[in-house]
Amino acid sequence: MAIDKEKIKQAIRLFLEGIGEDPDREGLKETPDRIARMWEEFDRQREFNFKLFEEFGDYNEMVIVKDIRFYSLCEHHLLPFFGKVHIAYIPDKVVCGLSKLVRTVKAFSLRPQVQERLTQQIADFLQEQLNPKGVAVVIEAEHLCMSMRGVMTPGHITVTSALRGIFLKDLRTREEFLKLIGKQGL
Ligand SMILES: Nc1nc2c(ncn2[C@@H]2O[C@H](COP(=O)(O)OP(=O)(O)OP(=O)(O)O)[C@@H](O)[C@H]2O)c(=O)[nH]1
Ligand SMILES: [Zn+2]
Repeated sequence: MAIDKEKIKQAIRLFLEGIGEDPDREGLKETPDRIARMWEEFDRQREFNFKLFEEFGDYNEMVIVKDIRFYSLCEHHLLPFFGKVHIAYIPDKVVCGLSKLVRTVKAFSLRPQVQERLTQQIADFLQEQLNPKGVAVVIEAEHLCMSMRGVMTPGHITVTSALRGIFLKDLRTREEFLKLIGKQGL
């Protein structure tokens, strides 16, 4: 996805006019450029190299990174939805650096999204990169499009999950994951 800063700037200027603002007033005159730079920054944050380590090949227990804070934008209103991602996988001969799990979250969240797709994309990407025995992803989020407008339900939490491999097939593995992230009985 290439970022076209000029298009973003034109669109934001037009948008500001559309909501009855003067895009040339002091506080707003740099806003189109700021927003274009912000998307350029999102674009940079999405890029990374997924590196594998084989030297921990004998570790075949569950790896969990929980409470990964994330921010995304709902594709319907372009308002933020944000919360926590919990990721687990059971390696099969290779592991990745823990930060790569967080970078995976950023890679898929910094774009117009829906929570379900974000959850699945993280799980599928990790399954593909690590080829592990299984992957589990749970996301808990508040959607500002439901909090500050529309149904106006601040504080709600939407929970989504994507299970792959052994997490799907084996109830005990799934329960261990839920217990370790503190979501047993979910
Ligand atoms: N499934 C899903 N829905 C989402 C997500 N983010 C926002 N939505 C919903 O997307 C829907 C868009 O519905 P529309 O009826 O087209 O839009 P709207 O008229 O602005 O909807 P209201 O929010 O009910 O006023 C809303 O129900 C939102 O709550 C998401 O991540 N997943
Ligand atoms: Zn929305």
